[in-house]
Amino acid sequence: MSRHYKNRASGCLFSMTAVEEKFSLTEVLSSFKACLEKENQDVLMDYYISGWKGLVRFMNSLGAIFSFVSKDAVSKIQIMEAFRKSSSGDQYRSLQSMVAYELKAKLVDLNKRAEHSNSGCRTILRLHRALRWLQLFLEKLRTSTENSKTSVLCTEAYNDSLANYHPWIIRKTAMVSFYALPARNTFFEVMNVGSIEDVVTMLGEAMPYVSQVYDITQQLYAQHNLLDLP
Ligand SMILES: CCCCCCCCCCCCC/C=C/[C@@H](O)[C@H](COP(=O)(O)O)NC(=O)CCCCCCCCCCCCCCC
Repeated sequence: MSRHYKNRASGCLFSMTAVEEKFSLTEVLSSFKACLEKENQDVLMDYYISGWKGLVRFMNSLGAIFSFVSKDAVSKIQIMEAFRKSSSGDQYRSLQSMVAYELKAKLVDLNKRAEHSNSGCRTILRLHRALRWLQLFLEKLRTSTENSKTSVLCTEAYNDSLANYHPWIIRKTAMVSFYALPARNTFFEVMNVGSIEDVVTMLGEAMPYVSQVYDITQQLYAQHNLLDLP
């Protein structure tokens, strides 16, 4: 009985360690590098989604206070996964093919949410705007100093990005939740990358790919007049 208990306990401990070890921000951000198709710079949906899934996992590890954010991100990820698994899944292979397909088949509500209220185009647009927040926040974190406050860095990044698209009540809730962010050191630790210098180096290498994904998507949406989708 006691041996059984011991085995179960160590098995459990082992699996927890394995999960924790595997989870580092380096891998999460590498999805955004994998997103970029070499030949034509298409942004590949599966890697885009897996990058977001990793970010959500990371956010969940910061505490339940962010569950209102992660719920929204998860529901958007699920919408995109459902498109990818549907009979038109091939059309959602990349952001470029999705835009071409949904526009041609008139599957996007352009002025008002109606019968296509959860199109791939408007769903990705929400994640795309959040990617800008991530870009700004991580850049601030990378160049921050020992005395920098994560809540301040996060608020500044939010005000320069997502806040412009959120109603007052969401902005207020978001701002309050930022005060619950862990301190800079803890933040670097949770990333599971190594020393602060290692994190700074990793971010310096990984963020250009995130920026590239952001820029290509921004250009794609601008070109098709999709930046204000309801
Ligand atoms: C690190 C702590 C996390 C801070 C999160 C900062 C972003 C705050 C966003 C607040 C969003 C509140 C939830 C509601 C959003 C929706 O109203 C709104 C509009 O959607 P709708 O048009 O379908 O109605 N949705 C959105 O704008 C999309 C928000 C998606 C947010 C995803 C944020 C993921 C953050 C990932 C954190 C990873 C941290 C890594 C840093 C080391």
